[in-house]
Amino acid sequence: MPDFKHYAPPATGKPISLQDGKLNVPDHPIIPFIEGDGTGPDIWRASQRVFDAAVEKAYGGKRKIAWYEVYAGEKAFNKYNEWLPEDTLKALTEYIVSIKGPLTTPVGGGIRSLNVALRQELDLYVCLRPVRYFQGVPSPVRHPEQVDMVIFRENSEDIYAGVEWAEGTPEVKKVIDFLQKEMGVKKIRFPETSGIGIKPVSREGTERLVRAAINYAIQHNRKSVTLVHKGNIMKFTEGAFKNWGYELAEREFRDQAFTWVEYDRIKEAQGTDAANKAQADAQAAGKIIVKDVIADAFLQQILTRPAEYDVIATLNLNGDYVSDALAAQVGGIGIAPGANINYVSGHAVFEATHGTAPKYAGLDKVNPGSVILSGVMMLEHLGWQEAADLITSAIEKSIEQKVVTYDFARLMEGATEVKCSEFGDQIIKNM
Ligand SMILES: NC(=O)C1=CN([C@@H]2O[C@H](COP(=O)(O)OP(=O)(O)OC[C@H]3O[C@@H](n4cnc5c(N)ncnc54)[C@H](OP(=O)(O)O)[C@@H]3O)[C@@H](O)[C@H]2O)C=CC1
Ligand SMILES: O=C(O)CCC(=O)C(=O)O
Ligand SMILES: [Mg+2]
Repeated sequence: MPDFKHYAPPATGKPISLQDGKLNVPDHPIIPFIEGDGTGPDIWRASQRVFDAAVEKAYGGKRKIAWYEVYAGEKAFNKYNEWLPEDTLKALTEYIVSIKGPLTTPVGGGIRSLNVALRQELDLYVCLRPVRYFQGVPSPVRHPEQVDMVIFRENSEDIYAGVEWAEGTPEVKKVIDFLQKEMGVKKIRFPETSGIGIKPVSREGTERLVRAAINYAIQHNRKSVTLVHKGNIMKFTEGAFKNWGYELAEREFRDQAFTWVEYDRIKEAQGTDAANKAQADAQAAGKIIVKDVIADAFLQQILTRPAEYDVIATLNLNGDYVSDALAAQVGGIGIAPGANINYVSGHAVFEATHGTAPKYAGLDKVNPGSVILSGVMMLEHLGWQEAADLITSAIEKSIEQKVVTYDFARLMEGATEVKCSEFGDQIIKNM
């Protein structure tokens, strides 16, 4: 066990370990959690009670999570004068699986994102965000039930990595001088008053993300993986992402996938009918269709033809936008779960798609559904499927009963609006 300076793990639990690439989960696993800022504490209180009740009900006391509170964000700063204490990083590393609430990131200055920092520190290269519809949830579209997508958002690169220099600093002047004088760049429109951001996208980063997405599609009997990119404009980053993705699919998944590159090759050689037949045969044989779409077109097609999309593999910033857009389409960010995963080291930090929603902080008001469903993903990851299923069906039932938090209540006819904690109670009652 590492040497913890401020906060030690509970004596009652045992660590999760990784053996031959598989998680070894004891009956009383130590699971670190970060409560989060803003609405985080309200949401966490409701969520933890739901997780404990489901595990108790599913396993009758044989299994129990040994929760280990670790600190980040405002609570860490107030207690230890650090935004992301070393103990927290050690705990998330040592205990492999953890869960967190949202953390504040100031806009345009101050600390960089702690959420991104955690992903970078643990090299959690996949941000996995499944988006499905729960019957009865108010939605702004006519057929929300057609949305059943799983987003694989690259989590370690892109403009999101935070390689940038502020306008007016000596650093940005140095970068602009280098670009203009040594690289012959003439296209910076206002060089004296520009900030500069860098967008790194690598073959390695792309391949591990796309590999994870295709493996997921195979394991979960999905039909397609779509590479979403803006490669027509950003040719060597987003365009390369598309090319590398296709190359990987053809090289590593020859027998399990059929790509649109292959489709084009057949079309060129034998015509459209032959290409269509090859694709239909591949589909009938259960192969995953690997295709691509430009990001702006994707954003309109998820509204008009969502049934055409299944597993999505995309870059970091696109994935951020797409996650919120799809969440809204199935009724909002209040039930949008997620996980940050490194499939090689086994490390996983589960977290909601939404942020701290600061205007609701401390009001016991917001929907805890996103963190609760992130916990469902975590229980599934541990292999505790029975507990996960109890929670999912209890959420379905609560929504069916129209006992919901403000976000759904304001759009649902005949709903009973309950507080964040009461929604947790309702889920527990419905288990
Ligand atoms: N992973 C993380 O920790 C993330 C952190 N953030 C951070 O969170 C802070 C606030 O970001 P902001 O842009 O306001 O985005 P938020 O996602 O926090 O909130 C935007 C809106 O989404 C709705 N919403 C959010 N959470 C819930 C919930 N649990 N239940 C119901 N509705 C919800 C509310 O809508 P309405 O107003 O309609 O009621 C809210 O005003 C920023 O510092 C940002 O950087 C943002 C995203 C992820
Ligand atoms: O880190 C943040 O503050 C924002 C992150 C975010 O929006 C996301 O990961 O979806
Ligand atoms: Mg986001």
